[in-house]
Amino acid sequence: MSVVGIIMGSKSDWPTMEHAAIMLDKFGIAYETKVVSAHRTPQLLADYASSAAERGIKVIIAGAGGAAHLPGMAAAFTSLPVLGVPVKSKTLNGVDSLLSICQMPKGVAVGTLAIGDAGAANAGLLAAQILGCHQPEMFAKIEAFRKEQTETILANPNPAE
Ligand SMILES: Nc1c(C(=O)O)ncn1[C@@H]1O[C@H](COP(=O)(O)O)[C@@H](O)[C@H]1O
Repeated sequence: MSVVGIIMGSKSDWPTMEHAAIMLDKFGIAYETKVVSAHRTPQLLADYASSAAERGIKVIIAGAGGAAHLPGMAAAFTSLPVLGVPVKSKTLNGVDSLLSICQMPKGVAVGTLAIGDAGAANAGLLAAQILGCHQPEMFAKIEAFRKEQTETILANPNPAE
């Protein structure tokens, strides 16, 4: 059963949002992926976000570009944690997406990640960390991932090599 929902405003966001899925795969976390748009499919978004908790979803990762209202609107329809990924837009390099996602009004929260692939990967990581708060096995996997990352860097700290 999926515990993370990865949604995005358009199929064109997948090359970015795929990085969230890749990170969840690393931790063996079951997720679902879906194109849902606050602008283009508003009723689908309302239905998706308002039913997510009862379907067993624990965290929603929402990526969108430009006028990126998807994460905020998803958060408006559910009390689950929503992680917002600003997709890099062609015209404004994702600064528009970033500002659209992070400037939420007090009382409705979206955890905003960085623009683009790294932000999507970190959304997957943060989702794993949220789940890990209540799952000792997941917590241990995250600790092992971080340890390995540190050791890889320390094993070859010379940038010219
Ligand atoms: N920002 C949103 C929303 C939304 O926020 O609901 N729906 C689609 N979009 C964004 O429009 C961009 C261009 O979409 P197309 O490539 O389909 O034209 C995408 O980055 C998408 O996330």
